[in-house]
Amino acid sequence: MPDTLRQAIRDVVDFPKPGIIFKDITPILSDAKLLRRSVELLVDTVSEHQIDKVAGIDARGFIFGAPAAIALNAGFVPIRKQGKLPWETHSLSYTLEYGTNTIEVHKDAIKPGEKVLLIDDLLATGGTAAAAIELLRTLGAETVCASFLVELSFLEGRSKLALDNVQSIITF
Ligand SMILES: O=P(O)(O)OC[C@H]1O[C@H](OP(=O)(O)OP(=O)(O)O)[C@H](O)[C@@H]1O
Ligand SMILES: Nc1ncnc2[nH]cnc12
Repeated sequence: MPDTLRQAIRDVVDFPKPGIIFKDITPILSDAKLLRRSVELLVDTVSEHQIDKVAGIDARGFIFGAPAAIALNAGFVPIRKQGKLPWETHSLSYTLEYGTNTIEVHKDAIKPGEKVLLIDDLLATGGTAAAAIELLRTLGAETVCASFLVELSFLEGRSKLALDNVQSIITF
């Protein structure tokens, strides 16, 4: 199945900037079987008993994070782009493959010591996920695993994540 998923991903050249080959996952999202299997494979990267909360990164991480949380009997925590969360937040700026950004999390989203699975659709340079893990650390959360549908291994993003358990379903 990971091969079928890989074949469904579409390369879009020079998006959103010249020189970037964008991995478009929308063909997976629009196929019922591929979407379901993607979530199942992400859920399989951890055991249900390990996880109190799934944290998903705005925006594509929400697509996989929320159904994974339901499957794991865990809560869901949105890590959002700046200015979207209404209550008190911690925030952090970071660099990603094609720019810079700031992400935020609600200060009361996770209790100290809770075990968290971080989910996003794609790991590229690792800037986004590293910032998310740092935000979760600020809350006192224990990020037990970071799981991605796609990893662009040539960008060596996993070396930026101070985590033993980094999983990806499809690697380019
Ligand atoms: O490993 P990095 O180089 O940091 O890149 C990975 C991030 O880039 C994409 O998000 P993007 O900021 O484009 O937001 P989107 O989900 O709203 O499209 C992707 O969904 C990851 O979150
Ligand atoms: N090449 C890429 N394709 C899709 N999403 C990305 N996020 C960062 N780099 C990306």
